[in-house]
Amino acid sequence: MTIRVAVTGAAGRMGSTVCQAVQEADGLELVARLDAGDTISTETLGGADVAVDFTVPTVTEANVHALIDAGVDVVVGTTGWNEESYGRVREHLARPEAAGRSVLIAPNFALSAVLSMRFAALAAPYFESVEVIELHHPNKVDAPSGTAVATAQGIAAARAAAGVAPSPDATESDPLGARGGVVDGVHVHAVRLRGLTAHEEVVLGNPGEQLTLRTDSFDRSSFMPGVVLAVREIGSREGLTIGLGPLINL
Ligand SMILES: NC(=O)C1=CN([C@@H]2O[C@H](COP(=O)(O)OP(=O)(O)OC[C@H]3O[C@@H](n4cnc5c(N)ncnc54)[C@H](OP(=O)(O)O)[C@@H]3O)[C@@H](O)[C@H]2O)C=CC1
Ligand SMILES: O=C(O)C1=N[C@H](C(=O)O)C[C@H](O)C1
Repeated sequence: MTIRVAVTGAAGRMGSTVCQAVQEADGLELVARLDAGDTISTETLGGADVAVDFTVPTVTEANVHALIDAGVDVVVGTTGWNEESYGRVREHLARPEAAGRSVLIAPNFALSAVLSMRFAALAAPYFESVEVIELHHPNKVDAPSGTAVATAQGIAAARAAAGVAPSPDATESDPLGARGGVVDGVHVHAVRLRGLTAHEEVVLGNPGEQLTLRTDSFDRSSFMPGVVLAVREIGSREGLTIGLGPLINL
């Protein structure tokens, strides 16, 4: 059976790459391309079964609610989500009129990044110190990256579960914020550099040793197998799924 796909943010860097990937994928048909200024409705979605959203953090939640109301399952790669906005989607999906609808929201669809997040959570309790450094193209509008936030949250949860102390840090003065942002007690640093696409390092330190986990998306094609998998699988899932991990047994 063919899965009909609409893309919101279709003119963007990711959206246009997703449109091409959908057109090239067996069993998927691209039926609608929506971008800024377009209304989301059953008519504009062109009979889609699934919508894929790669827009901007300020609009993605409103898009998801409108897409659920329009009767499609939704795969979201846009960043900017948090526990409160996840909760509002769960509440929407629990309403009778949304019965059967599913949403998957993933901060990163690249296999290397999904594995790196998992490896970081596994390693985090074994090291005294851990910090996250994300590096992206300078056109990115949000910092830190959604992937870095999710990585830090996973690290923090693993360390809390294992009863590990906070990373040692004697810093007393940091007027410029040089120690970066802090997500659940984990320091996160953001680099914006022409020539980069999407990269992340997790550095973990013990006396006399360091483990570095690095993931590099050199090209947006790296995200496409994960997006296509999510489009194929979303119809058989219920409610809200967060991350690609559950689809690949991670
Ligand atoms: N999960 C993952 O694996 C990945 C996630 N991302 C995330 O995806 C998002 C998009 O990134 P990227 O493609 O680089 O960004 P772009 O800015 O290139 O694309 C965003 C597109 O969305 C459009 N847009 C803005 N508002 C709306 C709206 N209300 N409805 C529909 N379209 C709208 C923009 O139009 P206009 O420019 O006219 O405003 C633009 O065409 C970001 O949050 C990024 O972090 C990126 C890569 C991988
Ligand atoms: O904006 C990007 O490019 C990316 N955004 C996502 C994020 O913020 O984590 C995923 C990937 O890092 C590329």
